[in-house]
Amino acid sequence: MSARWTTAVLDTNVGGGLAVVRSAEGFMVDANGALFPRDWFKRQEPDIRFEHGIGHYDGQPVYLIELHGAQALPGCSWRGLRQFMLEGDADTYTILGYAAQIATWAREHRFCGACGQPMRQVPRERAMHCEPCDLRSYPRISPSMIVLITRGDEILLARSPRFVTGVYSTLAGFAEPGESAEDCLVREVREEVALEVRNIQYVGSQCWPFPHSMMLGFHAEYAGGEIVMQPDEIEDAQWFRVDALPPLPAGRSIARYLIDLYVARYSGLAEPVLPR
Ligand SMILES: NC(=O)c1ccc[n+]([C@@H]2O[C@H](COP(=O)([O-])OP(=O)(O)OC[C@H]3O[C@@H](n4cnc5c(N)ncnc54)[C@H](O)[C@@H]3O)[C@@H](O)[C@H]2O)c1
Ligand SMILES: [Mg+2]
Ligand SMILES: [Zn+2]
Repeated sequence: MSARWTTAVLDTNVGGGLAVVRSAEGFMVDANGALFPRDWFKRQEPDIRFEHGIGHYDGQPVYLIELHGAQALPGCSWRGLRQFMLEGDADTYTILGYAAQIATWAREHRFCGACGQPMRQVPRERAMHCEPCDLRSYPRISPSMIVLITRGDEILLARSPRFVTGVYSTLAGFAEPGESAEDCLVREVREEVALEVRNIQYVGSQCWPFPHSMMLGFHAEYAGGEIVMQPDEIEDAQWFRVDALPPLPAGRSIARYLIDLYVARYSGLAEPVLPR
C-alpha cells in the first residue's frame, strides 16, 4: 500500500476510471506508463477475458482488465511484472503486483474445485462463488519464510539453480500445513543446508507477487552443523564475510533488505528501509 493507492472491490458495470491491462505477456504499457483511461481502452474493442475493480489511485477508480491474448495496440507493448519490480516506480509496482495476484486467482478459480461448475464473481466482495455448493474462493496467499543466518562477521547465502547467474540470496521456503513460522524456518534451513539455528527474530514482511507469496522475514544465528546442500534446490551455499559479498538479489526484495540491514548494523551504518 502507499498513501496514493488503496484496494477496493468496485462495480465493473460503472464506467470511467483507469485500467491496467494484462495478458500472458505481462502488462500493457505506452509512453505514459501502465495506467490507461478505461473507457478509451474499451473502445479499442479488446478481447476481454474478465474484469475486476481493484482500488483507487489518487482517488481515481482502477480496474484490472485481463485479455484473452496479447493483442497489440499502436504505440503499446507488453512488460512483465518483474521488470516493473526492477525498474518501475514504487506505486506502479504496488498496483500491478496486486493486479497480477487478482488476475492469477481469477484465472485459476473460474470453476468450482468441488463440483467443477463455473463460478461467479461475488458483487462487493473479492470472492468467486459456486451456487450449488455455496463455496467461496478467495485470492490465494502463500506464507513463505525467509531468513538471514549469521555467524559474527559472516552471513550464509545460497544459490538456487533458478537464480540469475552469480547471485546469492538468503534461504526461503513455503510454510506447510501444521507449521508455525518458526517451525517452517527451522525445517527449511535443515532441508536446504542441514544447519541448526538459534535466536530466531522476526524482522518484517513483504508481499511477493510471484505469484502470491507473503514473505515473513527473519534473522537467526548459526547454532551448529556443517553445510550439506539439498540436491536440485541448492546449487551452492557458502559463508560470506560482510565485507566480501557476492552479487546480491534486487534492491526491492526482502532478501536484500535482510542482508543490507545486518551489514548496516554490523558496520555501524545507517539502516535501510524495508521496501513494501
Ligand atoms: N522477496 C524475496 O526477497 C524472496 C527471496 C527468495 C525467495 N522468495 C520467494 O519465496 C518463495 C519460497 O521460496 P522457495 O522457492 O525457495 O521455496 P521452497 O524452498 O519451499 O521450494 C520451492 C518448492 O516448493 C513447492 N511449492 C511451490 N509453491 C508452493 C506453495 N504455494 N506452497 C507450498 N509449497 C510450494 C514446490 O515444490 C517448489 O518447487 C518463492 O515464491 C520465492 O519467489 C522471495
Ligand atoms: Mg527454498
Ligand atoms: Zn461447486
